[in-house]
Amino acid sequence: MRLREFSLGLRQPLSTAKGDIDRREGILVAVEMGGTTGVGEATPLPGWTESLAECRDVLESVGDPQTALDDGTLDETPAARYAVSLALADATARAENRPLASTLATRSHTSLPVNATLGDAGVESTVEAAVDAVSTGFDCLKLKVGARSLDDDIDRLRAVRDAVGPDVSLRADANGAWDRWTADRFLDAVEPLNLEYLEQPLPAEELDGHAVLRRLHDTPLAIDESLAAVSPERAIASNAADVLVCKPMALGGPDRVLSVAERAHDVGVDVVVTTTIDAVVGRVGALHVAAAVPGERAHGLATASFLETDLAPDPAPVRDGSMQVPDSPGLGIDVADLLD
Ligand SMILES: O=C(O)CCC(=O)c1ccccc1C(=O)O
Ligand SMILES: [Mg+2]
Repeated sequence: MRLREFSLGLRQPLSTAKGDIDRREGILVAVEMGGTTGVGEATPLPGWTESLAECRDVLESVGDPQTALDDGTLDETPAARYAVSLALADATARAENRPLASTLATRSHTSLPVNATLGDAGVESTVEAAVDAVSTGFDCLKLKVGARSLDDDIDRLRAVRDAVGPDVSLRADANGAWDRWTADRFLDAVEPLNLEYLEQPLPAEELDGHAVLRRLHDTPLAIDESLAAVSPERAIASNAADVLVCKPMALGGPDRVLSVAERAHDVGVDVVVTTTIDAVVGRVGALHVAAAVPGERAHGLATASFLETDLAPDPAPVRDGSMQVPDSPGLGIDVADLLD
């Protein structure tokens, strides 16, 4: 297994209730399978995954990648596990001459709607970014909330709804910043704005609190941080959400996301796949995973534009609010572009 470290600056930081993300550092992984190379990416995000140091340590300890995946070596380090499982899946799909998505599901999407990701900012900048996103073709916007006063966030959402009109889908993501009382007040105030959903209003462990909010308000709820904090089985069983936000980097691989999606589907809960602001391999891997998940919701994969530079040309740029799933073998990324 070959490893290559990278460090990518962001064009603009992503401001959230839990602080700014302004650089992404990670490790590119390449595996050989009977003469075919597959690639994967570990871009840890502390708070969501192991640290870069822990990720590096475990990846450097891997001898045979399939063995490491099977014997539990990678179970506590989801970013490392994503990289290894993605590289093996990429190699398998390339060897079979099929796009990765088609090896993950019998029926997969060929194109997926995606949301624009709008970080925390003042009212004017938020409206400007929202109008700009809609003008480039997005019809779903996700706004970060919870980083400023509740009244300011409510003003931001009202101003965006006014500016973009009723046909654009709006999501708000509080990254666990609120308590029950604040979340209640927010949901009361935004009721007329017809949000598609509110994501992770309460801290990750508070599944019962989310379940109560979901019963008391009409706005649908999504959970994100909760899925990494408690087992996905418990998260689904707690009736805490209408939507599960699944990050392959934080859940530990395509197989992990697909198993969560299958359980969710059985109980009528939708899945939205997102990146952790990953480089091209992690991001396009997440796109293939999203393509293999049933459902029609927009995914949180339009994050390439946050990066100043990338590791290779992007085979799936956002066009008109959608991403086309590459139909060449594996991920659809030329490995020669990635490896020295
Ligand atoms: O979902 C999106 O639109 C993009 C991904 C995103 O918001 C995100 C990116 C990095 C870390 C956390 C999150 C999050 O969804 O909370
Ligand atoms: Mg989130």
